Amino acid sequence: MSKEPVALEGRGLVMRYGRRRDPVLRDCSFRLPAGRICALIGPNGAGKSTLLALAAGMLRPTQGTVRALGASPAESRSRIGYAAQTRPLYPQLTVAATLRLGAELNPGRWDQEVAERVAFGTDLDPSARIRTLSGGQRTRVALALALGKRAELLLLDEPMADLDPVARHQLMGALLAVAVEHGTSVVMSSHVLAELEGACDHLLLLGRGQIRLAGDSEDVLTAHARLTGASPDFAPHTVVESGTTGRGHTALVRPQGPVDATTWLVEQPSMEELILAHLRNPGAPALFTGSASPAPSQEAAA
Ligand SMILES: Nc1ncnc2c1ncn2[C@@H]1O[C@H](COP(=O)(O)OP(=O)(O)OP(=O)(O)O)[C@@H](O)[C@H]1O
Repeated sequence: MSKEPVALEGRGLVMRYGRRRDPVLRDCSFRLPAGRICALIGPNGAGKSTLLALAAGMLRPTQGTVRALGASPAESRSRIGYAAQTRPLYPQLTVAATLRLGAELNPGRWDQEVAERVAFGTDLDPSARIRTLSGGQRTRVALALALGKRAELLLLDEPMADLDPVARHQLMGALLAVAVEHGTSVVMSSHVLAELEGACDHLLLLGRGQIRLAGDSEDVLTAHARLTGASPDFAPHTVVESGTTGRGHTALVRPQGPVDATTWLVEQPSMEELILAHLRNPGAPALFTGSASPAPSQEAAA
C-alpha cells in the first residue's frame, strides 16, 4: 500500500439523510494523496456537496469513517478551509468586518494579503454589507475566508459557479498560487470540465453513491484509450462506452494487456471525453489508480 501522505480518506462511507430510504453515499471509499488539486465531478444529486460537508466535519456519516489530514474532520477543523455551496456568511457584516472575523477566528494562520486579493480583486467595496452583494461577490468573500485561513486542505464546493469569466480566471490563479506556495491539498467540485482540466491534477468522479474514477489525471488518462476499427468486439479490453461512427466501430476502453495496433486505430482520449463517457455510463467498472487506491473498509478488513 502507498506510504504517500494522505489528505483525505473515506472508508465504507454511507450517508442517508433523515428517513430517506436510499442513501446518497453507499460504501463509498477513496484516498486522496496530499498536495493534489482534485476535481470532484459527478451528475446533479450525486452527493458531491454531501461528501465535501462530511470531509469538513459539517455532517456525520451514517456509517463509515472520514479522515482529513490524518485525523477526524472535527480534530482537523482549524487546518481545513471549506467554502460551502450556499456561501454561509453574516449578512449584516461588511466585507472588511467579515475578513477581520476570519483573522480573529484563525489566529496565527491568517493571511490578510491573500484574503484581500481574493475578496477585492475587482472593485468590491470593503464597507459594503454582505446582504447587499451579488452572488458572485459573496462567492469571492467566501473564497477569501477559505484561502485566507492558509488551510492545509481546501474543500471548495462549486467555487467558480457564479463568477464572471475574468473573476474565474483571476481566482483560479490566486487559488493555484496559494496551493503551490503552501503545498495545499484542494478538492473542488464543478460541472465546468474545461475549467477543471486546466487547474486540477487529480480526479474523483462520484456516481451512484460511490467513487467511479480516482487517481492522478495523467494516470487516469493513460489507463484509457479510444479504439476504432472494423470489429464491434473489443475483448479483452474493458469497454466504458462504445458506438459506431463513419470510421467504424469505436470504443473508449481500459486496455487489458497490449492493444493490437494493426486491428485498431488507437488514440488517447481527452480528459473531457473520458469524463463524459463515464458520466454517460455510470455502470462502467470503477478505477482507482496508484496511490488513490482506498484502504479496505474496516468491515472488509475484519
Ligand atoms: N439536507 C438534506 N436533507 C435531505 N436530503 C438532502 C440534503 N442535502 C442533500 N440531500 C439530497 O442528497 C442528494 C445529494 O445531494 P448533494 O447536494 O450532495 O449532490 P451534488 O452532487 O452536490 O448535486 P449538485 O451537482 O446538484 O450540486 C440529493 O438527492 C439531495 O436531494
